[in-house]
Amino acid sequence: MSENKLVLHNLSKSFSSATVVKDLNLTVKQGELYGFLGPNGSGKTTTMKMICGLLEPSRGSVEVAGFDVWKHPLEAKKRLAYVPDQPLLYEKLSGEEYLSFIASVFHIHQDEFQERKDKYVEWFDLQGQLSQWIESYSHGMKQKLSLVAALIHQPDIIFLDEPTVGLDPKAARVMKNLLRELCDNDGLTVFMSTHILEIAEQMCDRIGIIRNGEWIAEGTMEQLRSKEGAQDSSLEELFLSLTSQEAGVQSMINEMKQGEEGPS
Ligand SMILES: Nc1ncnc2c1ncn2[C@@H]1O[C@H](COP(=O)(O)OP(=O)(O)OP(=O)(O)O)[C@@H](O)[C@H]1O
Repeated sequence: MSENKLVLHNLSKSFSSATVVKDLNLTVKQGELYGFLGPNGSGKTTTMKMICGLLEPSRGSVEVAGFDVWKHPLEAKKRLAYVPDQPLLYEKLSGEEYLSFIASVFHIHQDEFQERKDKYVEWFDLQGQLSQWIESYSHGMKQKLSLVAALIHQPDIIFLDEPTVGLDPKAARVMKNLLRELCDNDGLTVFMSTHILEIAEQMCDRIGIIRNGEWIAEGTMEQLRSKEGAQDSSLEELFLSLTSQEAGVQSMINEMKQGEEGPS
């Protein structure tokens, strides 16, 4: 079994108008929780779609759990799960039917399916709603069902695009705790994009920041801080400083810091 759960080699994507992902290289190991950050339009969703086999790269390659996603798509896709920012579900199925459908696609034994379903459905408080059609679900309920469905086949690596959007504070806390526990205890690998930098700072082992489709920073919080020469900075401050092209944002951050420290 490969210890590297995600390897990107010069991954690139061009649309007719522009190259939006440029030569991304990265290795993520088993059990890591990786935060993938960047300003709006920086190429995060495009990258995730290429990784999950939904958008063909213009150049470069992706390996998931040791399998090239574009040369061995079935082997790679058996080992990954993708939860997009907008849940894509079959609205005319009930939650129960949808989960059974996912279990049948991945040939999961009935006993295992039942055990995992009961566990995750309880975590996310969905017990009372599983018999209802998905079209009647709120956005947050759909997001929770997508997460349960993603975990049902016990993937090696799970890709989450903005996973906390639409979740209430309790569900967001459950998701954070569950992912951390699955990484630490079960060796799950998580690759997650988020704009909520507090969550990334609390949860992630490593963080990568892209701008205009290129890495501008990559590493642990300690490594990012030392690269920027800012030992006390929060991820939000580092992110603003690294991604800002406008002169003045750094001085704004400095002003904010001075304001927090109070008048001398
Ligand atoms: N199918 C497409 N055709 C042309 N350009 C596209 C296409 N899909 C994405 N893009 C462009 O690629 C760039 C990156 O978009 P992407 O959705 O990957 O960014 P993002 O980092 O996920 O943004 P956000 O944080 O706003 O979700 C944008 O400039 C976008 O307009």
